[in-house]
Amino acid sequence: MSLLPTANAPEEGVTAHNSVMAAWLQRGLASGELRPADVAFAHWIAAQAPSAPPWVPIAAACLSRHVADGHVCLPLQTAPTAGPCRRWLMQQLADCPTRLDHGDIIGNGTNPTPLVRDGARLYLWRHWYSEQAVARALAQRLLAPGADTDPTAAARRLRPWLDALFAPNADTPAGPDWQALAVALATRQRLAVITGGPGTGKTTTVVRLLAVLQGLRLADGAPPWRIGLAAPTGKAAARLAQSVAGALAHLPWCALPLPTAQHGTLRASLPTHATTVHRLIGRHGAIGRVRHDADHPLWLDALVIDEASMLDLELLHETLQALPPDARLILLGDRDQLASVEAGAVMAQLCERARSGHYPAAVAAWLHSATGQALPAPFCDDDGTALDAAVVMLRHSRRFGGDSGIGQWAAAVNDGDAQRLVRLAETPSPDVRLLCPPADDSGGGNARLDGWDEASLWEEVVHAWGALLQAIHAGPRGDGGFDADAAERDAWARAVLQRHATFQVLCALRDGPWGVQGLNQRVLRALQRAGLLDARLSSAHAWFAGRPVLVTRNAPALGLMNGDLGLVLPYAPPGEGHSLRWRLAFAAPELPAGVRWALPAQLDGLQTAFALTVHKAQGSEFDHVWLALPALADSPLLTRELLYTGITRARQRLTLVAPGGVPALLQACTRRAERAGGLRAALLAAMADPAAR
Ligand SMILES: Nc1ncnc2c1ncn2[C@@H]1O[C@H](COP(=O)(O)OP(=O)(O)OP(=O)(O)O)[C@@H](O)[C@H]1O
Repeated sequence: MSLLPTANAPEEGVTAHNSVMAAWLQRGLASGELRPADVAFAHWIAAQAPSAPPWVPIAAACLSRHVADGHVCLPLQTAPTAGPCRRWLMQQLADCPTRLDHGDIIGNGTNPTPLVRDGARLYLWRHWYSEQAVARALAQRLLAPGADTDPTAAARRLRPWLDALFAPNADTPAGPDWQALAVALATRQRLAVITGGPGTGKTTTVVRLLAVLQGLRLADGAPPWRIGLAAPTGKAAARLAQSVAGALAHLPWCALPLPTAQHGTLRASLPTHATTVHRLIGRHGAIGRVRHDADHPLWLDALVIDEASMLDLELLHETLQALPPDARLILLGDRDQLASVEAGAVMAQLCERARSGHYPAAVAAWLHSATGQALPAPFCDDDGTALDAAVVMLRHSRRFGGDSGIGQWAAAVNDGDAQRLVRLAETPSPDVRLLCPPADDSGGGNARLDGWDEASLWEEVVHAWGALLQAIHAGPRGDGGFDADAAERDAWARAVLQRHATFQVLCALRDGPWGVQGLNQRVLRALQRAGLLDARLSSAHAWFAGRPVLVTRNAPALGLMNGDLGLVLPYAPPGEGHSLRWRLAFAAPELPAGVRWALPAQLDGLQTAFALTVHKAQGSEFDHVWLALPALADSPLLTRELLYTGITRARQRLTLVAPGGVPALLQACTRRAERAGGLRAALLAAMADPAAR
């Protein structure tokens, strides 16, 4: 079927427009710049406004493509890397973007139209609407009266809490204690954004912040706040609950300026349970109503969202609608990580100026009185905004010391510092191993390619899986049988799941020899060659003891979420002799047994997970990460953010597999995954609007 529209419009001009449009859409399709869905959208737009000039539907097609890549809008400026279709569009609009404004199709947001032009940005209506609504809701939180009503009194009350919680010790880094500054700043208004790399103390800081907020309420004789903890994925929520429990255990309770008799009340007022943002607001599935909205708000006074870099614009919009306007919102995350799967880059936009602070002098002076710390001049800026004063970047990683190879690799990738990366690649490090197989090694077997020994590539993978598979094959009683009682089976499953969670193969792509598909198959072969798996298994997708599986669809009835990792384990039903069945086991620290069991037939869309994409692993960490980059150095998916996110999934050891060598790595570091969006601009505009006050 031809994608070209039939030129049956009555006027000649319209026919000419149609053929120009069709030619450019065809060109966009042929060059791969556009997808069939983008072209179909352009035709739909053209059908709504038959007399519109061709750049209107072409702009719609380019926007549709942009949104599919995670952007919130299409910037109407020339982009050096744009394809021919977009370049032509930009030429048409160069002098005058208003040439796009066309009646009921492209409006300015006053009335609903399919597309909205806002200055030099073109939006789908729903994204423009969400962005504006998020900006207004955040602006109201930033401008609501807070500590600035009586800053001196607020600072005086805070000081003993901060002195107790952040008493200097041998571990305290030189320079400003950003954690203490973050707590102080977050008490000032109803929005706080705390960003920082792995192990910089985001969870520790937020737990201390909540302790201060609740402690001050207790001291006032006010009822404690209802506080919610959430994260964009189930995995991240489980990790948040775990980290919060750890941070609570380390609170210096005895030093707090609160009578000992009130410690129990304070402790009980601090949240320990975390959920997903979807579950919190009552969204099940992508379409349909949510349980909580402005008319049915959440019963919360404060909400903490961890891993906020994975939060997309529309989910944040729904969350802000469900959150009462006077409730606090505290966002935690690493602004340098990959953004959400859906459109938006909320954390990156809010934290754009985080590194250099930009705290106005009055805020710096207040911080001095509240924390006793003088902010160094480079972080002060009299033109700083209320948004700047709500954002803090934590800078000292307690997970990666100065000599940590993982920490150094992560920092060099994040800075895009090619020279430092080359130095690191040449310098052996106890916790980072760099393997550079030939770029054209597609995994033929035991081959030696250009002196490269395939077996050495899989050494660590085989070692990690060897220990795990042995524990699985030994069975619950260690005798190779699987007819144990429930308690023995649970204990065995817990132990093997714990071991499984320590090592993970990650990759950038789904397809290709270095993607999930290829690596799943290659790990299977490596384990078969090592005699650890049955040589007759032809596919990693077959059922076998120890098959790692990834849940790809939520199964709320089973308590399983998209992204959960489990293992296939053998099970001998009582009284059925030696006949074995398969059961799926998932770690569930929240259950007394610590494990959640499911039948294979209960779960749709399971995938084998010897390898996972970095996207899927975001929000999880592993002791040892084996991270494979694609051979195709110019794969546009391989970006600095992806590499940084992959590297920082490793807690103790990192194996970096760079087919083709260091140049591929360097190329990835120069490519940014920046997303177009106007949230920051919309927020600054909303703050300047007196109606927001
Ligand atoms: N001020 C502090 N004093 C002592 N130990 C700290 C401090 N802040 C953080 N830590 C320790 O550093 C480790 C990492 O802290 P935390 O889990 O809060 O960081 P995070 O940024 O939330 O980490 P992640 O990247 O895993 O999300 C923890 O073991 C924590 O106890």
